[in-house]
Amino acid sequence: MQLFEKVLQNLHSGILILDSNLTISFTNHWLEAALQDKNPAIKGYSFLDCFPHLKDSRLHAAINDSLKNNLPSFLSPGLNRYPLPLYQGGNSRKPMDQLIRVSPIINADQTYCMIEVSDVSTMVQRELVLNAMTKKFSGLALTDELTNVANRRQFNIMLDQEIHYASRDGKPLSLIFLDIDSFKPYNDTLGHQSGDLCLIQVINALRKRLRRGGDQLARYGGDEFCIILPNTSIQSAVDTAESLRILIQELAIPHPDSDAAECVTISIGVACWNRANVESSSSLVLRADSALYRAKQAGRNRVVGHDSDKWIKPSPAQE
Ligand SMILES: Nc1nc2c(ncn2[C@@H]2O[C@H](COP(=O)(O)OP(=O)(O)OP(=O)(O)O)[C@@H](O)[C@H]2O)c(=O)[nH]1
Repeated sequence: MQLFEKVLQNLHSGILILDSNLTISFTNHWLEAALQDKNPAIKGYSFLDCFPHLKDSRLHAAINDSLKNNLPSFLSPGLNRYPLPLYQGGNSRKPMDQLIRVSPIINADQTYCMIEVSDVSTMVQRELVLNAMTKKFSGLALTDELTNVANRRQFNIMLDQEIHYASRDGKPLSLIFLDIDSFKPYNDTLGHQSGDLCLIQVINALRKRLRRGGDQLARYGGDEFCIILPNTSIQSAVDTAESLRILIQELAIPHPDSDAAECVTISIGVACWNRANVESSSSLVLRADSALYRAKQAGRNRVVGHDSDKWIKPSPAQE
């Protein structure tokens, strides 16, 4: 018995033994050190008087299960991070993440309950850091580095999701494709860095204007961007596109070598998801892109919409 007690005393985990009245009959050195303030006053006292916050807790239920039904249990740190008021090594006031095992001990006709506590703070911290990194990297994998909007991969995911919602809710869904006019000559004349700044300026302006929560802006590639407009009919999307076209023109970013104007302008193609045909996302993208191509062919710095084999122009008030 003495040897058993010696072993428990010197373990690198905490041991606390309760009798059937929930009186603390044993604590080892490790636990006493980790208790800091409470040490050494708990031995011989009621567990619930020492730790009143644990009444009716998961740990309390596990202790009752152990004493009354001889059932062992584990309390994982995921659900119960700091059940006992224990602190990490030395005089640190950092609470300790705990993995707790509760086991019944039957000695002659007496039942005891042994609570074994392991310090898993390092493991939990490492997991938190890994989770944060995973979140960060998955965010990076879905975001365009230059403009900070969703990239094409994220756009594909978002579009499929929005088509699903539009189909479920019976609401229209429109898609805008836009492209900076004569951007190659802009880069060639003013340099690639100025081109980058121009892209950022255009995207920031669009982002500010799109105030509806559900609208989603993404970079499709190069100087081509797209906007998903949930719950928006084709005409309303074409009119929104026209207001965006005017907005970019009014930024008045000088463009010394554009075919369309003396400043930076955009051409825009718009298409609305065809519910009747249960249109695929790739077909919707193709139609928005064809509308954009038509806007370029018609002279740039303009909006063209496509719906059920019809080409759509902005409403007269918008033009
Ligand atoms: N600065 C900069 N340029 C880019 C970036 N991505 C693509 N480009 C350039 O954007 C230009 C896109 O040109 P295009 O869209 O093919 O043609 P365009 O001159 O804009 O002509 P239109 O679209 O017909 O008006 C290319 O010269 C690309 O090199 C980028 O991240 N930064």
